[in-house]
Amino acid sequence: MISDVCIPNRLNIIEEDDPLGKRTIKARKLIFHSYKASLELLNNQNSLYLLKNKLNYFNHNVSNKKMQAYKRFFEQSINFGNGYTFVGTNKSTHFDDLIKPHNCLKIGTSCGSLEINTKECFDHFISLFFGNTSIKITTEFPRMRKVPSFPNYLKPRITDNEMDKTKGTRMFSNPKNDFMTAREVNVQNNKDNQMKESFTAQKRKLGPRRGFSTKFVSPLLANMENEKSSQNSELRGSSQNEEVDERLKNIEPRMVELIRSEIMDIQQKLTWDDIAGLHSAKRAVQEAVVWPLLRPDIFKGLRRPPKGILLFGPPGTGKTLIGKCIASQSKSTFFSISASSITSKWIGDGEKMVRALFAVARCHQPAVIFIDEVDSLLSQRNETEHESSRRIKTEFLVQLDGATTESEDRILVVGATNRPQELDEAARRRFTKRLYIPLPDYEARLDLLQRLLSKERNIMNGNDFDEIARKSEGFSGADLRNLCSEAALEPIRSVDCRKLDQIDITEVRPVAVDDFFKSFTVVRASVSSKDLDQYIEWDKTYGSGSGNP
Ligand SMILES: Nc1ncnc2c1ncn2[C@@H]1O[C@H](COP(=O)(O)OP(=O)(O)OP(=O)(O)O)[C@@H](O)[C@H]1O
Repeated sequence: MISDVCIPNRLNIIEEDDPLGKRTIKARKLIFHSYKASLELLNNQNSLYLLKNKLNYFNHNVSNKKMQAYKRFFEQSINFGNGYTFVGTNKSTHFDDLIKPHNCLKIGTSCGSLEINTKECFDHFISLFFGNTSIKITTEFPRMRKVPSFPNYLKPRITDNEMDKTKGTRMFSNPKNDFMTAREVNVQNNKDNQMKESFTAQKRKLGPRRGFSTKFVSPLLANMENEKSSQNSELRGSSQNEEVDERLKNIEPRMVELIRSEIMDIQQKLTWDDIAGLHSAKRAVQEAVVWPLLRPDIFKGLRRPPKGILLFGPPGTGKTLIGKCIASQSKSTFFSISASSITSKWIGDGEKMVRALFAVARCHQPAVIFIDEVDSLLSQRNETEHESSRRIKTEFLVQLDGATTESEDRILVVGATNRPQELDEAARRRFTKRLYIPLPDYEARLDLLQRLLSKERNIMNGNDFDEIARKSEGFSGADLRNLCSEAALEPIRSVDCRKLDQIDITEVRPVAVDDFFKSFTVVRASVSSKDLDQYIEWDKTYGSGSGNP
């Protein structure tokens, strides 16, 4: 299994020729380990798939410059002096080519692979490949097995027929490998079935999920020890569903993995009551998102929920908070997507990512795709913009429209923006519910202030709260939060800073209304009345009438 022969997680940068120096050894180690892993895994397509993914990540994470340096190692021909040679792949330098130890030929051919059919030959390869170095390489002879059927990515570069014509030996020409007795076949089948069963028994629907603040960690860059322990669970959980799912057949595994990493798991449970005010917006979202996802049997036909919802309004008013609440409450798979996770520097990749996003979402229905700052992804198309960004938008609109989705697909796209006027008109139409998330009114401000202060020792009474709530008119939720943070710092500021390291927390005085008066002098409303007018105007023209906070 991969855990025994896993490929190295890190390779030092190779910037200059370094024959059999540290860097050469490391590059060769990568070649060796992935080659050996692939030999061991030839009978296990699931593991091969994982190995390929890992190598893909590796490809992805290695810059062009480094790639050029690695290329030198792939291009080297290594003559083993025993009739066999490693012929470098001079066309492709993709690491995943390393998992193609097929079409093994003798000297003079250019299959880019090795023929290692005996332990002696394998040991010889190790000694020549690594020279007389002190690097320790485990050289157990890998159990080479015949692949029952090649998945697409493992298709031989030369077909058997072509091979016969060109005098070469065929892959697994060793009759021992070609022929299996009925008993051996039976044993093999049983093993495969057992493996399949163990996968299904421990299959997780979504694989490892991430939290809001957790960064995606490439499996290749993760540390070796961690990886070893997580190998098995990763194997079982990560790619099983997608591999067999028809809907992902034409999607690159790398993209599927990238999209899967955007699936979000809210560790901190949020309820609708945690959002102050915004009653009509919350009701509209619940009606359009949560209830239909919970009871699809009721919400069909005319009651069918919208495919797209737009949350627009000034910054810091709780749009993202509503997104988090949907994730927490709707019991659906929640994808939190930003423009940067979709767009790619590689032309053509962006639209593929969009396609992958919807394909993966379809596999994990019911699903909610939340796109923060959606205007940056779906801004108005114009003549001057780059072709690739136009294509991303077009693909998004097509997917949003449902031209390629089934009518019963339960995928909802929720976009949040504070620049609704910049949205492409075709995108605007597709967000059938456009909900205005306004600044909090007096009640909401009071509620929010009391909540925020409830976590802090304070000596404020109802009148104090009332006064601050009135004084903070025009503040957004985020501004109020800043105001409270600033006020909560005042008691600390009144402490002699020389004693700060010794002082007990109980000696810090509680927050008082005067602290708020001070903080009003440094924290101001972040939204101007001119901006507000624009939102109100846009809401009147295009909004779905949720403007009452
Ligand atoms: N209605 C609200 N109830 C509770 N907290 C709120 C509310 N509005 C804003 N906040 C606070 O303000 C912070 C910022 O809110 P949020 O990120 O949801 O704003 P946003 O509208 O998405 O802003 P932006 O448009 O800049 O992304 C939240 O973490 C929360 O603490």
